[in-house]
Amino acid sequence: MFNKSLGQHILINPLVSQGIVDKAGLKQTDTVLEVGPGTGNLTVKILEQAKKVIACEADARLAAELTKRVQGGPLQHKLEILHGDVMKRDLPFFDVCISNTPYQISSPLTFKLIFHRPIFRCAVLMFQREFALRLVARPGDSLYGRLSVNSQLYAKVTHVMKVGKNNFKPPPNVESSVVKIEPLNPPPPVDFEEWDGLVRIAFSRKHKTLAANFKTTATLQMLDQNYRTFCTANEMVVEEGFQIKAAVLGVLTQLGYGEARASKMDVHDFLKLLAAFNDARIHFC
Ligand SMILES: C[S@@+](CC[C@H](N)C(=O)[O-])C[C@H]1O[C@@H](n2cnc3c(N)ncnc32)[C@H](O)[C@@H]1O
Repeated sequence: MFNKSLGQHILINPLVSQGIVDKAGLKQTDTVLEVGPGTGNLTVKILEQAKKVIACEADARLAAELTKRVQGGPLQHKLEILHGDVMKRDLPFFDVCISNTPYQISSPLTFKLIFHRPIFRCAVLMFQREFALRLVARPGDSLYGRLSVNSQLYAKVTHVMKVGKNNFKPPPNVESSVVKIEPLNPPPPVDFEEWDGLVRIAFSRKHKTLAANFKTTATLQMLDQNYRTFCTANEMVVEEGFQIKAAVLGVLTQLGYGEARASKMDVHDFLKLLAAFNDARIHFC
């Protein structure tokens, strides 16, 4: 009955559904985007507390089931169902996003939301536990990595509650957790591609020092590609990759990262690092 490839694990515990909705702090004026409403267990709870729910469901059969569930009732006029893959469409305007996320799109969905404009108030999302812990990991944690740095650059990310397998039908193979994502407003003025290029290098060999990661030939080529335009555009004309290397290593040394391990790097130090390339554009507190 349920399609595993679409991550169909229906939330059957109403207390968990209510907990998710409560954490979103909904107002009667809110438009809520729900990704993957399924049979609508979470949807009906959101409908009770919001002005409107726009629910995007990939499975036509479940979309029809949900339509039937609210048909003729008082909540019907508040629900709009978009049939299709959420990753293949532009998102509508919304104040809050709520989703018992299909786990196979956890990462692309998170970043689609984080980059969505205008900025929304918050997203309360169910994820596979390990993914959730990677999102909220802090410098020094074993799970701290590119996902943590990039998501925390753009949003406040909080672990809200653990949810065991038995709260779903059919139960998934892994434990789950609910995370709250509150985008920073305004977002940091960072060119994400350039930023992410740097983060990739920093975490390319997690147990080496950050400086060592920047020193390898392969990563220096990446660095050249990533930073030549950036520096040129900001009138720090760099003709040789060597100069870029010198600049990055110089800043790293100043920051004391010669000795530090990459996994201990704090996101604010990354901002300082980027700021050294472009004082005008990057402000940090
Ligand atoms: C984990 S179930 C959650 C169902 C329901 N919200 C609940 O909590 O019981 C994930 C839902 O997302 C839908 N889905 C999977 N991939 C999707 C996609 N790319 N776009 C939209 N919906 C998707 C599935 O069909 C399924 O209904």
